[in-house]
Amino acid sequence: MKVERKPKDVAVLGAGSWGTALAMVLADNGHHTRLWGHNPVQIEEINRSQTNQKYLPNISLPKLVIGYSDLSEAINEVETIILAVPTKAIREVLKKIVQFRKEPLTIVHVSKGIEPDTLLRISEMIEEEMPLGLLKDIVVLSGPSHAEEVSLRHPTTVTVSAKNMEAAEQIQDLFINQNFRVYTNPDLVGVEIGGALKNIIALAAGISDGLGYGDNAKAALITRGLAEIARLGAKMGARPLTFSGLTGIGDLIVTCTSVHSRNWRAGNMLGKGHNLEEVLDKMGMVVEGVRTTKAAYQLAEKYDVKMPITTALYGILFSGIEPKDAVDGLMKRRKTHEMEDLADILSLNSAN
Ligand SMILES: NC(=O)C1=CN([C@@H]2O[C@H](COP(=O)(O)OP(=O)(O)OC[C@H]3O[C@@H](n4cnc5c(N)ncnc54)[C@H](OP(=O)(O)O)[C@@H]3O)[C@@H](O)[C@H]2O)C=CC1
Ligand SMILES: O=C(CO)COP(=O)(O)O
Repeated sequence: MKVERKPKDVAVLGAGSWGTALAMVLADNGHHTRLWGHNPVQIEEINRSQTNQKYLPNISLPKLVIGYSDLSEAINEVETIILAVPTKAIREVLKKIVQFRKEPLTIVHVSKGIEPDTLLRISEMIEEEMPLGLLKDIVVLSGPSHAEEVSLRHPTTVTVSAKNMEAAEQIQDLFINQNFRVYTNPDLVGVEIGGALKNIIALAAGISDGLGYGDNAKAALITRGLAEIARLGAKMGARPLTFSGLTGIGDLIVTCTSVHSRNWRAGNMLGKGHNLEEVLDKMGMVVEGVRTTKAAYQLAEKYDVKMPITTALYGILFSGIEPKDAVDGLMKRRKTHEMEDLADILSLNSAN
């Protein structure tokens, strides 16, 4: 892969699994990578041992990855920030950036969520928090990409999107290498919605596996899950075709079938009879799908879109419905035509 690039200083905010794996990709590309985390003890360990044992055990970090526990130092004079914290921490970190930063910068967000109640996508949260003069561009990077495999430099593909496609292409160049192939797609809404909503279906697939149901049930969840994601996405302004790409079906496949998926693993424990509190406690890592289920349930009401899997999962997570009863409920829905909404979806955004 021949990409002309000048080494840059780049800040990655969030020293969890994904922030650390992406910092490795940037360092492999020759960039001086400042990995900021809010826990000084963990950052000290990263710099002492050149590993992040809590999130990517036994993986050696390239020398160009340096840990920072001081946010103002980490973002000083960088043009680009990679925001890699869970959705619920995004506003807090943005508020700190605004406090310390005076010159405009590009923010690349890599988180997969939607904010409950405000129902904002992450790029919209960034627009809300950042004063105009501080923001050059917002880019999203998403797709089927477990940190564990990226950190082993296994072949991975992702997509970047932005309102300004020149900015998306610059971020494509920043990350792309022979192990990490980056595509572009101008459909910012579709890319963000696909990445966030697949976590709901992954929780459901984990529950199904935990109940002991087999591959038929999982294939049904993936395909019918995609249908309801596309139905909602189209109403929100996404291009339907995006959901057949990496950030749609691609991420659904990986998250619903991989043992690395935190959402699948959390669902699996729920299906085996553990309660939500116990499951989240045991995971010790972010399970974005839980909050996103609440947001998607609210979005389905707002846009008047049928989302039976999301609704069933909402019942399990927040209303005490037994997983087996939720599955029975899905199977006993009124009979229908598989493609009944396809015409709507295709006509809605064909002009986009
Ligand atoms: N892991 C993956 O393979 C992928 C993850 N993503 C997405 O990336 C985002 C981050 O996920 P991931 O890295 O996996 O999550 P992890 O749970 O692995 O790590 C989260 C990191 O964020 C830190 N954090 C939590 N709250 C705050 C805060 N208020 N301020 C600063 N730092 C904070 C955590 O610190 P502490 O250790 O102190 O809790 C931890 O370092 C999620 O939206 C996820 O969906 C996307 C693609 C792949
Ligand atoms: O988004 C991911 C892979 O593309 C990570 O999914 P999990 O958060 O379920 O591990």
